[in-house]
Amino acid sequence: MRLSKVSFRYRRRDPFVIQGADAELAPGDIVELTGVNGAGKSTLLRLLAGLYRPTQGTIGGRPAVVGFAPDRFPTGQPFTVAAYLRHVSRIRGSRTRGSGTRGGARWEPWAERLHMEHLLDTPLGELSKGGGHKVGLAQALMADPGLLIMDEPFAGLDAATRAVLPDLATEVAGRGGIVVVSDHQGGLRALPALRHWTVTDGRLHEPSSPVPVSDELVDELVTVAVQVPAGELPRFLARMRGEGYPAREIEESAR
Ligand SMILES: Nc1ncnc2c1ncn2[C@@H]1O[C@H](COP(=O)(O)OP(=O)(O)OP(=O)(O)O)[C@@H](O)[C@H]1O
Repeated sequence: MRLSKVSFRYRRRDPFVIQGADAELAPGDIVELTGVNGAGKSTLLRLLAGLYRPTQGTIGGRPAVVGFAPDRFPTGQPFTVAAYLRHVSRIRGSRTRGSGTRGGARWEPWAERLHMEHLLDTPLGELSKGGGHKVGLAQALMADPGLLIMDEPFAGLDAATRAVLPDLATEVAGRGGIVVVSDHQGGLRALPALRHWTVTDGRLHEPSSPVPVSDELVDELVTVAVQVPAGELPRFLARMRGEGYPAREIEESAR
């Protein structure tokens, strides 16, 4: 897949958000995309996915099946998680060559690997940020994508699911797919052949060594104490953990 002099702006007369991006992606590549807030990462990912068309330049050789996990999963649809995934699996399955399944791609294994079984009966509109991310990841992965794009997938995810993402990326790449992930937390840094892209002032660069995960970009951690009625505690803790916060009850003697 090749980007040739790709520039993009949202409206005529707006400044260009992406300017003259040149890059090549080969089967098996895993790319980490960094850049400060507003640098253009989400815009570049949407261009790669084919959701936006370049204002100038071209993107060629995009794999036929694209999985896109957005930074905010659109939760306005009137489905439960399970009903939504069933619906997507029917659409995906009919498009996926050799999926080996009649009537749809398999979504259940992804629900299990992404630790989302407890969410299956939840309406999309009631999901936490982390829950929405999981649905976004499941629908992106279930089609066996040749190009997998994930926009800040680690944000808001619980630790167990965060730990699975490098394996998922490696599996897609191992089947000859291309994986591009915007991530300012360095969640894929343990992968040996990880490529690093960074966007600065709309320009795409590929530094030879990764941009350090800077203190400026990673939120400082603070500890807060919250009082809730005892009967609500399990639900409260589950909700906080679902959003990726390491929440726990403080013992009486420590209060
Ligand atoms: N739909 C849109 N219409 C007009 N301008 C937009 C739109 N989406 C993004 N922009 C602008 O494009 C620029 C790049 O935004 P983008 O979301 O791609 O950056 P980002 O690097 O992903 O930021 P963040 O890390 O905050 O998500 C910003 O100035 C943003 O305000």
